[in-house]
Amino acid sequence: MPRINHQLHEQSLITLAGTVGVGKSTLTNKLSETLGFRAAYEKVDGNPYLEDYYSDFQKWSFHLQMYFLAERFKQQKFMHEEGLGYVQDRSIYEDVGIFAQLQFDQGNMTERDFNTYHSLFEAMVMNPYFPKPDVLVFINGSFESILARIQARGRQMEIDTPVEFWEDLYTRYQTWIANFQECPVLHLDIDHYDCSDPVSMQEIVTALEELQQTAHPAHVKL
Ligand SMILES: Nc1ncnc2c1ncn2[C@@H]1O[C@H](COP(=O)(O)OP(=O)(O)O)[C@@H](O)[C@H]1O
Ligand SMILES: Nc1ncnc2c1ncn2[C@H]1C[C@H](O)[C@@H](COP(=O)(O)O)O1
Repeated sequence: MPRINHQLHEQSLITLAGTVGVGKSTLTNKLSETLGFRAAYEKVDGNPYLEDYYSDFQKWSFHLQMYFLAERFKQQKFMHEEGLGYVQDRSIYEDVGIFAQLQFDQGNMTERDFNTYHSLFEAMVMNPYFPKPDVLVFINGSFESILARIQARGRQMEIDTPVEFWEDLYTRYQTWIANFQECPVLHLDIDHYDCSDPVSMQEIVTALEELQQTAHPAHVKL
């Protein structure tokens, strides 16, 4: 993917959000190349809890959430210390607002554990010292298309997970993003961009430039 000249400041943090399988890692890769920024991925291989979690949500939800929160916070700290432009694959806000909340609501995390997790998140993230993304890019699409991508990617633990779980996750994302106010949001639909097409990438970059200039947390659809 050719580099595109852009007006984003050189220490920008562009964070990608969206449900499992929607295309965050793929766009993280293309967008970071396009902008000449570094990519910060969410590591799935080597996660010590993920397979256990998918086989027993009740037993492992709290452990997995603590692990993701620690990893995400360390990644955020590293990016801040590096002081470079980054495209980040998933935001820390999704950990608490989507995944931990889902497991608590489904009865897989006790109230005691959820409160402990939540108070740690509040102390670490919801303060003026925690850098917010310049723009959060929310990737969305039809539930059927996203489910097909999960199947095609072929992580067995995800394929074996009941479809009702993915439906619940998908529905939560729609409500969560509608209420998200931490930073400006660019909404992308998977049927309306093509990350191998330089014209499509230019449209995304232009929208990011405009959103970075907005003084309030606007939501813009491309
Ligand atoms: N724009 C796209 N068009 C077609 N397939 C895509 C596109 N983006 C991602 N995919 C495919 O969808 C699957 C999930 O993509 P991935 O980037 O891993 O999603 P996420 O990081 O959101 O879980 C992968 O198999 C990937 O190759
Ligand atoms: N906070 C999380 N809780 C539970 N599961 C999570 C969390 N963050 C990511 N995950 C899972 C979901 C997927 O199975 C993998 C990676 O997500 P992806 O959207 O494919 O990048 O980890």
